[in-house]
Amino acid sequence: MSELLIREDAASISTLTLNNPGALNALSDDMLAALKSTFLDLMEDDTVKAVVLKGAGKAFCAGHDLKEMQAGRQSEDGGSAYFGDLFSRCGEVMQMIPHLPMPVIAQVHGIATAAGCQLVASCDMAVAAEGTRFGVNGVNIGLFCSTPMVALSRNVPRKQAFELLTTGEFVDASRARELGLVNRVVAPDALNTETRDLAETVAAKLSSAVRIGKRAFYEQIQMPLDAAYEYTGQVMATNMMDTNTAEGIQAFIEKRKPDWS
Ligand SMILES: C/C=C/C(=O)SCCNC(=O)CCNC(=O)[C@H](O)C(C)(C)COP(=O)(O)OP(=O)(O)OC[C@H]1O[C@@H](n2cnc3c(N)ncnc32)[C@H](O)[C@@H]1OP(=O)(O)O
Repeated sequence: MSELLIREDAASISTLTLNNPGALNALSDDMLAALKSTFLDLMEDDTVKAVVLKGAGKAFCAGHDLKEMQAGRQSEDGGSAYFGDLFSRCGEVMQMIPHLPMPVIAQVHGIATAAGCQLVASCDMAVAAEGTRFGVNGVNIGLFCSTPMVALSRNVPRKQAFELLTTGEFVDASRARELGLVNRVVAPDALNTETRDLAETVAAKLSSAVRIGKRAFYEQIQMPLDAAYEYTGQVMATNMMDTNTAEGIQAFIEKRKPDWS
């Protein structure tokens, strides 16, 4: 595993730390590759019940690595092929998050901008420290961040997403919560424990049910209303056939804790 991304597993929770603090955890080629490789591992991992994604140092993530991008112009075509490939790889990594079988929680502090803000929007939930600044400031240097608009326009009301993308201005954590970009805002010294609490709460649920539910959540969003009801009805019927779900319901009726295998 690359040291650019540190994975630490404990008690069914996997914590991933973006680890290039000198560049505010900018998403370099190697950082994207490390994320992809770790996500591929998690796709097949039955033991992990929740993932926490955070940044080392003073920021969550300041977007794509601008220095590496600029160096990418050195090829014969001026970087055209490299840039096409880079943004495609970035989109691929972001899309893997909703496809991971377990919930992914962004633990955000300092700065989350551009592709860093996209990363937050791509996660299933987010907890932010007071004082965190969120934005998509690429437009300030002439780069309209188009790929982040995919997750942003699906998480934040349309006009507010458009404002973030076109003004390049930062919003604070409480505004990010109002916009729906984060779930909870906590004091900086409580960030670790509050995020951990949320991860543990999710990890304590019946894992097979949460996995079915996460998949259904993202599938149904893309469907027309009638198809979504039909599909989620089938998903619930499948969920009901799980012996652990049968045990959970029986435990409720008998006023005891479920004994899940
Ligand atoms: C589709 C998506 C596209 C993209 O994501 S394109 C990338 C868009 N991202 C940006 O435009 C953000 C660029 N960074 C900034 O604007 C500022 O940073 C911040 C506002 C985020 C923070 O400012 P401050 O707290 O003053 O920190 P600092 O001194 O600017 O940065 C500390 C070190 O981190 C490096 N760094 C920051 N962001 C990036 C980046 N995105 N790519 C590469 N390096 C970055 C700096 O250069 C510097 O480094 P050194 O200490 O050696 O001078």
